[in-house]
Amino acid sequence: MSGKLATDYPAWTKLQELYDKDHTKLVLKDLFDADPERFSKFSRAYDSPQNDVHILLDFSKNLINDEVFSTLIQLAKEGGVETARDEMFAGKHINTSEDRAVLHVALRNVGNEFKINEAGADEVQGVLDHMTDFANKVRSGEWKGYTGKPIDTIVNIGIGGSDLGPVMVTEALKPYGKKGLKCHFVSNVDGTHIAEVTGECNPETTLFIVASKTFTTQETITNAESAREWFLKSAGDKSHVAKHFVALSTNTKAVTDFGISSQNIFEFWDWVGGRYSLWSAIGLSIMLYIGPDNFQELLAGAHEMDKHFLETKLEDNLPVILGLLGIWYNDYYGAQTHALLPYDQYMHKFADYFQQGDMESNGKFVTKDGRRVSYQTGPIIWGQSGTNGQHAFYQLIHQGTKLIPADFLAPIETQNPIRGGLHHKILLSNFFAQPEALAFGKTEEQVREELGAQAENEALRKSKVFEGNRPTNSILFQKLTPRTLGSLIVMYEHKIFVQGCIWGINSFDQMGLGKVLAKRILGQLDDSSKVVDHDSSTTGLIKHYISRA
Ligand SMILES: O=P(O)(O)OC[C@H]1O[C@@](O)(CO)[C@@H](O)[C@@H]1O
Repeated sequence: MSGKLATDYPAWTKLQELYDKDHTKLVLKDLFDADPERFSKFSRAYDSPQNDVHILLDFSKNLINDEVFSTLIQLAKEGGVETARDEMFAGKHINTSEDRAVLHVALRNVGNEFKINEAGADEVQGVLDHMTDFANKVRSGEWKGYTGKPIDTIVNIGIGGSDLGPVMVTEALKPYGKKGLKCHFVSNVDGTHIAEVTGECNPETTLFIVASKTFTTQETITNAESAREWFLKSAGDKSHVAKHFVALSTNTKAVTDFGISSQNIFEFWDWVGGRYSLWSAIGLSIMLYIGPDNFQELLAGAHEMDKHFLETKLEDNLPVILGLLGIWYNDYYGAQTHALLPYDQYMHKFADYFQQGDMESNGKFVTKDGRRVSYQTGPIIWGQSGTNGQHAFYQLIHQGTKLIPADFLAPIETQNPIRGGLHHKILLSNFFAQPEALAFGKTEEQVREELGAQAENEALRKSKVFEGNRPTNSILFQKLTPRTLGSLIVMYEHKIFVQGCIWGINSFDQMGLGKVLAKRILGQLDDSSKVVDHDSSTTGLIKHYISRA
């Protein structure tokens, strides 16, 4: 329901009553002891229509009982999740502040299954064809640089959604990457980033992809200008730019003004949010790396999860279940963050990607109709691949004073079954053990038995207790293929949608303030007399810099 406060829903109030009444009784050890069927009751198997993506979501290690779960489902109903979902898929302008549709689902609308009535939606296939034709030319060596050599290096210049998706996917799908084709990503305006990358490139064989929805982002334009300057130092003639620079944008005029020829522009539309754009022309670096066929697989997996979200009843709907459980901890248990812990090294950028995906979507404090919320909205998303996180921050997750709901993800099949699968078995043993330890902990009695005589040392004994009852979701998928990755990403995209809908906020705009102030300060950094209209701290810092620069 556009802009309603979550507190308007009876289920929201009911959940508070359940929390107040029952949360001390929601003890996982007792809940599992009381119900041998708990695992089957609170897990869902997702098998794609083509039967080639298999995801098991085990949410039984959550602090819920039947009544909490059914009330959460009721909250989704009262929060209008199904109506809002149908409106998104139908192209309604649900991004109300910008009066835009939100149609990343149209980018992967395989077989044009969804009838989408929005300008540009019928051009998606044309752009994909253009990308495919270009990718085939580059990958085959037909596309030549200014000295007649094929391209062996691509450099994607972009930031935020014009960087994080391509980075995450090319890392996750490295086994499908073209051998010999190097992929670099430049995002930070810190000159170190472009300098370090171009230092590894040969201007004769490097293709620069300038990725920017608006083509006005200061970091990206600055980096693109520097890349062009670096390139022309070797190439000399500006006519060679056309062989080594392409652009991904909605802003064709700004791109041609920059000097990239119109046939080297891969367009997308304003109804594609930056943080939802990897499926669009922004995914060109992905397609160049893994090839058009695998990119199509990525889209297909995404589409199948779209269908699951659109067609599956709420209590069996993976994005809905994940979204509701997140609200339970975020708004009732006071959890401030949510950890994404993929036990797959190829997914080491997965949490980074959803920092923008989730936090830029739901880091809002007013509803769509401008009312300040009285409850928590978007969580802080963080995480690291397992088992590395275990040696960095799991101590806090296990024995700290904060509640950290966490999603554990792992492939059943590894892409690297070295030593007869020994590494994978060790990895998975940790994937299974950590949620078990978080859920059930270790009692003082168990510690006493372990310590023997040392148990007399009360401080030592107490420090070895693990209270447990820390909630996790376990997500097992068959193998990290393009199609499976597409499905996993979309599962989380729609989780974010579900939460934003219930909180009544606009998950699809982003206002930004700091960068506006930065542009004003940039003009003041050379002369202390220009440093005006700031607080004493900002003034003092800038003047200190100027005095020592
Ligand atoms: O793609 P572009 O227009 O250069 O924007 C880059 C990023 O900047 C933002 O912070 C918006 O300003 C993100 O939403 C966006 O993904």
